Amino acid sequence: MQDIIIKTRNLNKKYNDFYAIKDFSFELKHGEICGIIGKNGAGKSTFFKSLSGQIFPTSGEMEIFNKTGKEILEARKRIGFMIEAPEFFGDFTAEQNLEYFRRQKGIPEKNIVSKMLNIVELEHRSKKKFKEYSMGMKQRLGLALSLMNNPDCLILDEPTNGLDPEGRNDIKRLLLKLNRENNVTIMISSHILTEIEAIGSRFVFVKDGKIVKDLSKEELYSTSRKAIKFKVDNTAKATQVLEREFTGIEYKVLADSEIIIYNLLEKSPEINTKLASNGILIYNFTIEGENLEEYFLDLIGGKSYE
Ligand SMILES: Nc1ncnc2c1ncn2[C@@H]1O[C@H](COP(=O)(O)OP(=O)(O)OP(=O)(O)O)[C@@H](O)[C@H]1O
Repeated sequence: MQDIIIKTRNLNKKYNDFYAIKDFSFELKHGEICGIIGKNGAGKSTFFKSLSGQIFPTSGEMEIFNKTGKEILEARKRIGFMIEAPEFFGDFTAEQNLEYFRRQKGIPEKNIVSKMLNIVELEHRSKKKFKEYSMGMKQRLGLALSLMNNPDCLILDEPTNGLDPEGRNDIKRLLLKLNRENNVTIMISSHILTEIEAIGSRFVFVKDGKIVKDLSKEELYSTSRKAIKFKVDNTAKATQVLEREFTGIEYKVLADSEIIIYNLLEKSPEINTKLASNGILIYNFTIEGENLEEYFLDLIGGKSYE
């Protein structure tokens, strides 16, 4: 059986009559990289802050490493949290900042600072002042701080926010390395879905404070909707043929003369033949699953096809 790192049952956080999270029942299993996906205000940070102890849930149950009640305080130390941008000192170097937090956290091992800077690949920039750091370097230093306790689990709220593609890739690579080589379980929230798709093993979709879907990567790919996609030489003519020949067809014309058909998958050979027999040139006729971004937009953007 897989170890459960975090377990919540009907967790609620209410502000007056408003539920920031409602009936959150969730399990984080050892070894996972779990993506928490939701729009602004969906409740991701509220959930993370409830786990970190920054806020108190209104009701519900919570277990961390199988501990409840007061024992949670100790169990929490096995988790590295990065929830809001850490308050580093601008005039301190990376090394001085981490040294400050090492003392504050009472970590006796002095070389932990250089070890952490190494992991997040800031060792060559460790003498530079924090205020002179790029956004990506600041995020990496934040990650170094959350790793200082040698945690078994990392909980990161939008760690790639505001980063350029290179910075996002750096964080992604680091997280994968920590997960694979150091066995660190990771829970991460982000708006950048395609990134979670690349590294996540499980996806939890949150809408208006509720978990609306919780599924593994395999389940995601097998349940997400399939569609027919191809490119034509003449979209106007192609759509005329499609509408005339296939009643009830659901399609969209994409950029670059591509057409995507969301239903009638079983008729794909006929569609292909009909278009060709009407003199339309077809390129790259494929059947493909939606990626996570499309799935997410359908799920929380109002459309539903379950
Ligand atoms: N202290 C508070 N008082 C009242 N409402 C709050 C408070 N904190 C959060 N909320 C509300 O709870 C809801 C969930 O907020 P939360 O910060 O968890 O969302 P989020 O999914 O993390 O969004 P974002 O991606 O923007 O951080 C929002 O509607 C927010 O306005």
